[in-house]
Amino acid sequence: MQSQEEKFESLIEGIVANGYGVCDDFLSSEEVTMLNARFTERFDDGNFKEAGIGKQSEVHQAKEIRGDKILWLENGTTNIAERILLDKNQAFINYLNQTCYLGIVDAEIHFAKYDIGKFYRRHRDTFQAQKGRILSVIYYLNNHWQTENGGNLLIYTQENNIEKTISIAPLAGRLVCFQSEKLDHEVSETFRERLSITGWLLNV
Ligand SMILES: O=C(O)CCC(=O)C(=O)O
Ligand SMILES: [Fe+2]
Repeated sequence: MQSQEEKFESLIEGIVANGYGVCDDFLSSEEVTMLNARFTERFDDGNFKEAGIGKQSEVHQAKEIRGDKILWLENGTTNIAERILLDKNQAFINYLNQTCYLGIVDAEIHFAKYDIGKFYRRHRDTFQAQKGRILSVIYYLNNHWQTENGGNLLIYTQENNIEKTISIAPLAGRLVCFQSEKLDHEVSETFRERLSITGWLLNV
């Protein structure tokens, strides 16, 4: 089994070489179970909101672009499951700052739920007023995900000026990290409920 430091290193290697990194089992199955339970609890509280794409007036229009429902996490949460996630994310930030001098000073992180038939069309994470987003991080929580469930993250990269599409399944425990400013990506239509926690590491 890889140590946490080895996991950080493999993510960084990917980011440096290709703009994105993927790490399986970044969260243990126990951590995934706790986070799934917490996710359900918070969803059932009824505070998730349909995600927007910027200005409030565009929520209607946003539905054609993205269909997820989200809830932002609070930095100071004392909930055990949320703390595990935030503390692991902070450990990654500390490692990135120490080894790559990224100057990350904050993070914004939300739960995201895509119901059947939902998607997030091709976009970049630094549109509009999303200032300071250096890296996007996505923690997936979906046990037993099958190819036919769809819902892959598609990342578009350039190789010798030719566009290449990387397809990544939202498997439980997997962390994907990519340069927010550089890479177009999308969530393809999901045919099963799809749960994740998405964050942005900020330098402002
Ligand atoms: O859930 C994913 O795989 C990607 C989500 C995404 O691109 C976003 O929330 O900006
Ligand atoms: Fe995105």
